[in-house]
Amino acid sequence: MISVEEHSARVREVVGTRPVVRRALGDCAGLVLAEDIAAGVPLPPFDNSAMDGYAVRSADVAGAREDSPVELPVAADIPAGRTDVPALAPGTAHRIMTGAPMPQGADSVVMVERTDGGERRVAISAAAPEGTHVRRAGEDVSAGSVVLRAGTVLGPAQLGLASAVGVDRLPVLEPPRVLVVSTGTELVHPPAPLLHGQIYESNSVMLEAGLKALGCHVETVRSVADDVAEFRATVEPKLAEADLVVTSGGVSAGAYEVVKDALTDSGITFGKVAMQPGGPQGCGRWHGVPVVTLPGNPVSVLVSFEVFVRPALLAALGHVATERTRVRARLTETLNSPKGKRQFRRGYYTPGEGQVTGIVGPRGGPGSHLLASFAQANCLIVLDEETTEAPKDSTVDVLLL
Ligand SMILES: Nc1nc2c(c(=O)[nH]1)N[C@H]1C(S)=C(S)[C@@H](COP(=O)(O)OP(=O)(O)OC[C@H]3O[C@@H](n4cnc5c(N)ncnc54)[C@H](O)[C@@H]3O)O[C@H]1N2
Ligand code: MOO
Repeated sequence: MISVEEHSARVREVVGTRPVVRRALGDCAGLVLAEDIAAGVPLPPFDNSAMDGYAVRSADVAGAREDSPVELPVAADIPAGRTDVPALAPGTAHRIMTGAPMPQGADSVVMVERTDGGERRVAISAAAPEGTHVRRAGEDVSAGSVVLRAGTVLGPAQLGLASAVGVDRLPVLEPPRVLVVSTGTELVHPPAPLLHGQIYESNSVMLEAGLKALGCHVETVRSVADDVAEFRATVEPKLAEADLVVTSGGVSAGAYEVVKDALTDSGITFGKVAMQPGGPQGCGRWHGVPVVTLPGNPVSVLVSFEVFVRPALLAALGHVATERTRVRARLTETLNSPKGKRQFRRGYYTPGEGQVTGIVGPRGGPGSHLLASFAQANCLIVLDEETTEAPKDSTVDVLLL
């Protein structure tokens, strides 16, 4: 039996790291930036108005008051997007909109609410000291400065900034194409009717959802019968199009262990990991393609995905944070765990207020077929290899899902 850490390290090694590709911004959400990005233009690119109103010389409106407005001729109109902005002559105003370039000679903006809104002449009823409502070129970003560092996870703000400084493609770690293969002669897909002895397939649906949430491209073989020749004939032709294969089922100790039987002499190592659920595991390379074989019980498959596949893929994709957030919480009831195995129990975590630790209670028993209770859980409770009983009110480790 190998430890959770040993198998994690093997899976990470097999999954490896992803190459760098340049991608359009629209395809970069959630990916990790591979190189520093410098601004091609300053932000803002030019001095511009922060308000709809009138661009003026501050000296011309210094004496403007509510009860004694200053009246100026309106010499030009500057909507946002105007590129041929005329200079402002002393003693005049230009009507200007938010985001429009400041005319040469103007040094402040009076918002329209402090005026009568005139189009030919405008009565201004408030002073606007130099710089009022003017957004300066470069005050956000200076040209040439690094705006995004390699290693940044690209979310909406980061992608918006890249576009704002004139970038249309970014170097990112490329998401892998993952082939998901569920095995089991008993598997049927809704809405087909079930015969006694058959079950509806769920593992590929879970794996596909988990993988897509990481940005992976997923192709799914929703079920292959427990037949080695059929497994090989179905999966082998698809290997050329896959950067990773994740299988479910067929890896334990029975007579029809299709994945184990098909891949044992093909570069995949099978063994038991000291954890519950998720004991039977395997990984390796098949025709050079990384393969991770997960056990078939639905809870085992999802816990194994959380513990091994997800962190390995996050690392491959350049993420520094590969683990779920780990917190400590007080147990609401006593839990038992097998000696020598790390147990992952589905739980529901409720955060504490202020300095008070949160509380956590199990959802369902430890059985790896109890999927309904997983669907009610928001965390995994981790009981280490030494723990056989975690008493009510003791503090335990919790991974927030
Ligand atoms: N003699 C032993 N038997 C078993 C052992 C063992 O050590 N010795 N380990 C048990 C543990 S622990 C697990 S976990 C399972 C793993 O078995 P397999 O990976 O070979 O999985 P299967 O036998 O194919 O399936 C197990 C279970 O899960 C259901 N299943 C499988 N695939 C799906 C799917 N895609 N969607 C929904 N449900 C699925 C399947 O019908 C079985 O009920 O082995 C134990 N046995
Ligand atoms: O390891 Mo199995 O995954 O306990 O049910």
